[in-house]
Amino acid sequence: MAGALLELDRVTKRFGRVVIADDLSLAVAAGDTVGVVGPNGAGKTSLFGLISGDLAPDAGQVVFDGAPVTRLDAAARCRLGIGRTYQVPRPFGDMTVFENVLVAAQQGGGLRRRASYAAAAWALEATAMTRQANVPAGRLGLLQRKRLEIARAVASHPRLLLLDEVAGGLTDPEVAQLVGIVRAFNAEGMAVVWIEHVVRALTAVVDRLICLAGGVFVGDGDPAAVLADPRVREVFLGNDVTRGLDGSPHPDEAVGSDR
Ligand SMILES: Nc1ncnc2c1ncn2[C@@H]1O[C@H](COP(=O)(O)OP(=O)(O)OP(=O)(O)O)[C@@H](O)[C@H]1O
Repeated sequence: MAGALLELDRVTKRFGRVVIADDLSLAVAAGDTVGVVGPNGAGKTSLFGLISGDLAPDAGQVVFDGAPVTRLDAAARCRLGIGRTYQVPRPFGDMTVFENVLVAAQQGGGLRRRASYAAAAWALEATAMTRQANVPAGRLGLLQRKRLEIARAVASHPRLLLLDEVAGGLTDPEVAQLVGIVRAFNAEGMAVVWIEHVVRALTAVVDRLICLAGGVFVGDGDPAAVLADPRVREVFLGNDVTRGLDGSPHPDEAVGSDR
């Protein structure tokens, strides 16, 4: 796709005999909002690894802003403008919230002292975490840990924000706040690709939904159409995610509910 911000060009990745990306091609334009769903173990997080540079593909190319980044590591891709959250946040527990975000701005974003302080302050404000700035990260509850994870991902002012299951375990009002935060980043021009089992959170934000299963995309397009697609519903059969597709809570939403 001409002018795409992110392109995967025939990317393949195997773990032993498991093919988690099978000749996948994908284009995301600047400012796009894309949701990613799929059964457990479908390879969604691995897809993020291939985009962020945490995983190297066995074949194919990853192109960001028109330049191949396939051989660049995660730190280099972060500096180019790819920010991501991790499904299991691992903040530095003894460091304060502000220090955690500052490290992300400096190490991830490559920002120098003054710019990094401004970026960290902005990221905390944007994620409604300013009041927790001086709290040790290890003392945060689930909602605040998720927000800190997002603050760390945006501290480098990415052009592409990859969110990996940031809504799981949150209450409805907390999900609504999170949706507002993600929309605001998109309104500032960040493209958002969001893996989420909490489908009602996704559909409140994304214009496009992709379903990944068996290493291939079985659905890609208008969210309502993808969710209604018999092929998409088929891949969820026997996996309670169908409940999530209907808008009711998915069992995985309980994951991490250690608030
Ligand atoms: N580094 C790795 N080495 C070997 N196998 C891996 C590795 N990372 C992931 N896998 C396997 O690849 C498959 C896809 O995992 P992945 O975490 O990408 O799926 P997912 O769709 O994000 O799952 P979930 O919805 O449960 O988070 C799984 O079978 C997983 O066990």
